[in-house]
Amino acid sequence: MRIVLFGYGTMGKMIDRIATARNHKIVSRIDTPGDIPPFGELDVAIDFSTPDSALGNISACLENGVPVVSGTTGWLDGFPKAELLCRQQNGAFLYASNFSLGVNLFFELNAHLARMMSGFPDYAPTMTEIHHTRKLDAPSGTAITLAEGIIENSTYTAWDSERSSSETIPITSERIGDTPGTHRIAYDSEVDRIEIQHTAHNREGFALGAVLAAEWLIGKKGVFGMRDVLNLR
Ligand SMILES: NC(=O)c1ccc[n+]([C@@H]2O[C@H](COP(=O)([O-])OP(=O)(O)OC[C@H]3O[C@@H](n4cnc5c(N)ncnc54)[C@H](O)[C@@H]3O)[C@@H](O)[C@H]2O)c1
Ligand SMILES: O=C(O)C1=N[C@H](C(=O)O)CCC1
Repeated sequence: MRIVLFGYGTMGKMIDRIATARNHKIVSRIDTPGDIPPFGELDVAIDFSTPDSALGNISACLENGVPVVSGTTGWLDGFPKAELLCRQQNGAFLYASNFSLGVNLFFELNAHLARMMSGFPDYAPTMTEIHHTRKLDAPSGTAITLAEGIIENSTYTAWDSERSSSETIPITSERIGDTPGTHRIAYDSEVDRIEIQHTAHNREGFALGAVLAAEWLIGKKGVFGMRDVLNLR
């Protein structure tokens, strides 16, 4: 595949290495606002940029008929616009808050646990996410997806940085050193705690997942997520 990378920071560089090892060609590396890749020479775009720039990058790809994979977090207010543009352009767009296989399996476990716990109101969920100190957004995109998974499968209706009501899931964000990404969900009662945790040992799983998603997206039309790639439906 001929790939453009939007964002050439920690993730962009790792994706470059993994995509090249899988015999793909990185045609263009965009790391500055306003730079425009040679859209006509591309098969797919991969965006790991910043919360402020993701929607613009994704829109430019869709307007130029280039399928686009995005892993950028912290821009989800703009997601409906990207979704609408993709459908209007009959394009292809794939977003995931987390591309690692382990986290996507963890999403399924979280939904199953939420369903099970919904019958036991003595237990209340809390979430903790830990990332590196360079991270621009909080809570993490992964934590938001996990909270949505609980909301879909319980009587909880919202998430927040604190327990603002009995129907709210509190998310605590910690920023420590170079932590690649840790997510913990705990259900506490008066007498005990049940908890599940995913710990990324490094960022390789995120980068490989994004390349696999880009390979999968070629030839498709519509708006997709990692559940489609991994056939988890
Ligand atoms: N979905 C996942 O699996 C996953 C995994 C890791 C990181 N992320 C997310 O990916 C994003 C990037 O993470 P990172 O650690 O590589 O960050 P980073 O800060 O190392 O890299 C971001 C890069 O984007 C560049 N940039 C700024 N404006 C731009 C623009 N308009 N167009 C293109 N590039 C621009 C910056 O110069 C920077 O080099 C973050 O939102 C992060 O949360 C997602
Ligand atoms: O390093 C980051 O930044 C990460 N961002 C994603 C998120 O916000 O969930 C995925 C994990 C790493």
